[in-house]
Amino acid sequence: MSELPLTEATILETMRHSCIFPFALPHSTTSDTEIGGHFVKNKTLVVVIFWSVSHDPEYLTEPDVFNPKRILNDTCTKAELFLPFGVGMGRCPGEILAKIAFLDFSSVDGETPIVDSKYGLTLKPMNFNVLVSKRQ
Ligand code: HEM
Repeated sequence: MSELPLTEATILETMRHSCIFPFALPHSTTSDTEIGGHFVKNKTLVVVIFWSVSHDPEYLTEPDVFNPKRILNDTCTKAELFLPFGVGMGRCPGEILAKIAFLDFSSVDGETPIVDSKYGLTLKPMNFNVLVSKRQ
């Protein structure tokens, strides 16, 4: 077994590469508002496309390349492009629980995890082996 301890930051970066939910649950505005300089009427359906936000070539160099150090190297400014748990009042209430999950994941010697996904309502990982152990 090769040692590949996944810190919270690398777990988050892995999700940035292949977010589980490519888009948020549908939300609605509760008043006339402005988003990114665009006027949005009250009671408008709003859906954030996480995949697009986290793969924007305008802000990220080689957005499709798996680079676990991307966020770590850049004083977290790119973390704003990374919204696996959603954003605002409707964001995931399980975020803290998910981040403190009591499991460690390690790669298997000689195997490279496949970081592509099958597309659907959620992004499903391709089949590959991974070692899971209880966190010490
Ligand atoms: C890696 C783990 C997880 C990821 C990536 C994740 C991601 C998300 C995302 C993207 C949403 C939609 C947010 C939005 O529409 O803006 C969501 C909603 C939600 N998540 Fe999670 N989640 C995770 C784990 C969990 C866990 C562990 C729980 C509960 C223990 C949980 C409970 C919920 C609930 C109840 C909602 C619906 C919230 C609402 O609509 O008010 N999630 N999650």
